[in-house]
Parts: sequence; structure tokens; C-alpha cells
Amino acid sequence: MSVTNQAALVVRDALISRGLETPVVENGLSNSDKKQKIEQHFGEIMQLMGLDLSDDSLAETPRRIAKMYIDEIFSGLDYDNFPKITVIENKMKVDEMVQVSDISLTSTCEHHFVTIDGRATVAYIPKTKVIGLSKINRIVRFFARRPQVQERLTQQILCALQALLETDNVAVSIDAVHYCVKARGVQDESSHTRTTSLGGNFKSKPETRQEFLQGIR
Ligand SMILES: Nc1nc2c(ncn2[C@@H]2O[C@H](COP(=O)(O)OP(=O)(O)OP(=O)(O)O)[C@@H](O)[C@H]2O)c(=O)[nH]1
Ligand SMILES: [Zn+2]
Repeated sequence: MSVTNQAALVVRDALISRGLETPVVENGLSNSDKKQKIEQHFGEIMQLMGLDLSDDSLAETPRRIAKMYIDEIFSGLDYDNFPKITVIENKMKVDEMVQVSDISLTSTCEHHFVTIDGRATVAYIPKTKVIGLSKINRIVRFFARRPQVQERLTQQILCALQALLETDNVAVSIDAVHYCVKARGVQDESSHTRTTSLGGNFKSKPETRQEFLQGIR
């Protein structure tokens, strides 16, 4: 894989070295090859279900799904889509928590390929680097756009920010509804799941942990 974005390389190496990378196997296919094959295979799945692909409403569905998988909901599998990251020197000497709350998050459960709908809260205590605020939302979105389990998603965001900000002092919490729990299977209408990943002082100092957790609604 030829990734030109330096931040993407730093993040990918950090994830691999901590065993947090999504299980992937490089298959040598270009994105347009992938879309063409997914379209073909999804068309076959629909035909096996007995659907009439000559119907004008269904005819384009295999193509729509292929495009949606590669360009949208699974685009985070491709590090070429990793956001451009702006990190600046911490000349202001910020040494208190920066916390971004209620980041919208839509992901896809890797067991059933249905929606995970939630919100993330991310905090860090700057050391030498400060990151552009919107880049935190973009990093959350990048990792959400993969087939996921919520625990891994939470840890990937933590690990990426630790690597980019060169500090362990990062915290991530996600609260989400899994449609594989709500709309099928056990069909629980109301349950939601919180996962939290804490690094550095967020893990070791009770008052820092408390300050972070208090900021989560
Ligand atoms: N830990 C974890 N589990 C998840 C996540 N998303 C879905 N799951 C669970 O993955 C499990 C897969 O279990 P299986 O028994 O193999 O699948 P299933 O027969 O469809 O299970 P049911 O959902 O209970 O009908 C289910 O318990 C899901 O609720 C997640 O983000 N984290
Ligand atoms: Zn699921």
C-alpha cells in the first residue's frame, strides 16, 4: 500500500505495533476493481434471494452498495482516506484537558454489517503538540468507517491520537446503539453500550479520570 499522508503512516504503525489494527489482508485490487466485484457478487446475493434485478428500483442496488462500501461506510479501510492532520507546537503551554464531546459517530458492526449509531467523547492533555479540533472528529469518523466492534473502535481512536500528539494522556468514550441488538437478534429497543479507553493520567490519576467521565453526558 502506498500511503503518502505522513500522519496516516504514523497511525498505521502505532496500531500495528499495539495489535490494534483491523484484521485486513492486502489483495492487490484497486478501488475500482473492488467496486466492480462487489457489484457483481451483491447482484448474485439479491438474485439468490429471489429478487428481480430487472425491476427499475432494484436494478442499480448492487452498484449503489459497491459504491457505498468502498467510498463511504468502509472508506476507513483505506489509509489514503486518512484525514489531513494539522498539529501545532504547544507554544501556549496548555496543560489542562481539552475535551470534545458529543461527536456524532455512525459505524458498522463487523458481525452483521448493520449500523452502530452513537456519540464519542475525546479528551487529551497537551504535551508538546496541539491538534486542530475538527481533526479529532475526522479521526473518529475515519475509524468508524470500517467494519467494527465498539471496543476496537474506541482503542483505535485512542492509539491514533496518542501517536499523533506524542502523549499517553488521551481518553476516548463511545456510547452507541447497535442495530444488530435493536433491529434483529435479541431485539432490545433501549439498551446502549458504553466503551471507554483511558491512557496515561486518565488511567492512573483518579481526579483526571473523574474530570473526563464527568464531562460525558
Ligand atoms: N463485544 C462486542 N460484541 C458485539 C459488537 N457488535 C455486535 N456484537 C455481538 O457479537 C455477537 C455475535 O454473536 P453470535 O452468536 O455469533 O451471532 P448471532 O447468532 O447473530 O447472535 P445474536 O445477536 O445474539 O442473535 C452478538 O452477541 C452481538 O451482540 C461489539 O461492538 N462489541
Ligand atoms: Zn452486530
